Amino acid sequence: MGIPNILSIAGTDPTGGAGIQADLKSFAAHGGYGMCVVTALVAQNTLGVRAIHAPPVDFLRAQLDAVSDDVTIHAVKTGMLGTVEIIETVSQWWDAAFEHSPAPTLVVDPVMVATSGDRLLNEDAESSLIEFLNRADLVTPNVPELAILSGAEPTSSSSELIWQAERVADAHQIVVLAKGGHMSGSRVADSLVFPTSGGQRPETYTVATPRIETTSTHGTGCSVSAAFATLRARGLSWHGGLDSVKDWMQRALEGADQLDVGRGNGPINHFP
Ligand SMILES: Nc1ncnc2c1ncn2[C@@H]1O[C@H](COP(=O)(O)OP(=O)(O)OP(=O)(O)O)[C@@H](O)[C@H]1O
Ligand SMILES: Cc1ncc(CO)c(N)n1
Repeated sequence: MGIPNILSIAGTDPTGGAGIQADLKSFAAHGGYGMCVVTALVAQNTLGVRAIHAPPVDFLRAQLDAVSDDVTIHAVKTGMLGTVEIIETVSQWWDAAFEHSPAPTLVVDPVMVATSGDRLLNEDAESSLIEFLNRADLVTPNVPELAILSGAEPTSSSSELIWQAERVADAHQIVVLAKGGHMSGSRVADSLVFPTSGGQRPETYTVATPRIETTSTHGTGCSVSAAFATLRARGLSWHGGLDSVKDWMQRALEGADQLDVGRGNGPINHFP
């Protein structure tokens, strides 16, 4: 295969650091052809979210159909889904579009709260998002998101974090990337936790990198899940994917000081 077609279904960030804009840069940085369907227009910057405007769900469906009626999609990454109606629309599209053809790789970034603390998913949509996970290959929660998906409390213990990820992996038969950005310590560890199959669970794979002292962490989560979707579509293994993503993220965080974007949590440098 040549360059794979990767679709982001997510919200926008007009300052370019998170959401769809970050996804498109991350797809390009990892060798994918980026496409996007907008779930919500978000008036936000590096300081916070000001307003959210979601198109009618019929229009969301029209965007999704426009892509899948014409283009072979090799991987999908979902980000901000926002409401029950949006999640149901994406689910119905997915089931119809891939009823008679093999479904693409699906990476779900369970976006709930922005780095600034603003909510991006209605509380009443959490159970719909959990149901949506049954279609996914990979889910990429941070610490608070993993707690909600596993029905537990946010943890500061790495063994508890793995246990929560195991619960989610087994409940949906998917791979979980438990991200450690919100944990303390001099290193940041991300772990791939696999579902039990045939009574056995493949060994958890963890990559830890030195924690970088920076406030430029806006959109790191979006960018990691978009990177993973692209690398899987390009045929990398799970382990190879995590090695590659962590190495790139480290350089993207270090390279952020070449940028001068905003007065809050700035973006990473997608092309370090
Ligand atoms: N200070 C840091 N130094 C090195 N790597 C980091 C740092 N902070 C986050 N990361 C990496 O960035 C990625 C995102 O991790 P995190 O747990 O912060 O996700 P998130 O909360 O979803 O991100 P976002 O800030 O976009 O919401 C992970 O791969 C993590 O290892
Ligand atoms: C649209 C959007 N998606 C995700 C995040 C999380 O970083 C954000 N700030 N905005």
